[in-house]
Amino acid sequence: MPLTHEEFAGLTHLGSGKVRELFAVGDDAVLLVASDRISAFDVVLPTEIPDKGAVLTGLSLWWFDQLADLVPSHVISSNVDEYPAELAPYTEQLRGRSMLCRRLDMVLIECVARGYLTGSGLKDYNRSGAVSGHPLPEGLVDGSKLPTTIYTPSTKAPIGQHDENISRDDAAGRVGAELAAELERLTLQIFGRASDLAAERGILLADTKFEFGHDAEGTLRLADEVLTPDSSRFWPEDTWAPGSSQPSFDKQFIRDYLVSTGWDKTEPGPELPDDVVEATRARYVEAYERLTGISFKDYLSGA
Ligand SMILES: CCOC(=O)Cn1cc(-c2ncnc(N)c2C#N)cn1
Repeated sequence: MPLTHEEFAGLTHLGSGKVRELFAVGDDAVLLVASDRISAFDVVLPTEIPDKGAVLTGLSLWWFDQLADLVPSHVISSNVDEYPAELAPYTEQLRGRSMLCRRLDMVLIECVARGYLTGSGLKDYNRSGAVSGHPLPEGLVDGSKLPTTIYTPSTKAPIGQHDENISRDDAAGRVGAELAAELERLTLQIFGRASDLAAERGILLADTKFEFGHDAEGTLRLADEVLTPDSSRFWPEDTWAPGSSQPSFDKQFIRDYLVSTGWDKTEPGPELPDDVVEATRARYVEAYERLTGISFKDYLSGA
């Protein structure tokens, strides 16, 4: 099984996601590290995808820049050569795949925007004709474009569990009406900007999840990773066909391979053959280059 955070044994570990690690740096900063691990069907696979962590970090950094006129981010720096001295022993392990960020008081709501119907939203719709309280027209199917983008907040579930969709009123009850309204406004505004930009590049942004937090001055900042294929569903526009599960921009080769093995989707997943690893790496690099217009080689050499 690929390493989780043992390779950073000397750092103060704050938390892990399926494929990412969070460390404390001093009292007022955190380090977000993206690994090359990949999950499929909610299982972290034993084979890593080279450069996946760097692609997703590079994408987040690019999106934070694109969105800076709408909302400040939590990023302090991604230049490992300027990181605090305590990180020096890990410089090369962190290069290109890490972000030094302000330590925020996180808002305990996952801010989800949906432009298309799929996943838990589709289940909600098939059961009730609505998604998180948003009534929708009849006759929608998996992959349908929604009449308007909808905001469907959820609670932050512990790792390995699914976030629970909550109503906008419930969100207001948890964080206060004013902040809940600001989270919704920002989420929809950012999603609109990002989905337009992605669509211009032939990529449909079906849905995404944002996390926010307050800094020491009380400023609300966009946090975590943003608008990556791990935090969002990216679909190639040229294969979009509502009515069945849409091909994932980045994970379809892996999903097809895993289904072909008859794997029962329980831990541990099977190792991936080299051709699937290489094709998946190429898709991540393609996503980075199509969205940013920057060559991934240039990103890595500038990191
Ligand atoms: C690595 C797994 O993902 C998480 O742990 C999500 N998470 C992030 C924080 C956070 N906490 C304080 N300051 C921040 N800037 C952040 C951020 N981002 C907490 N959980």
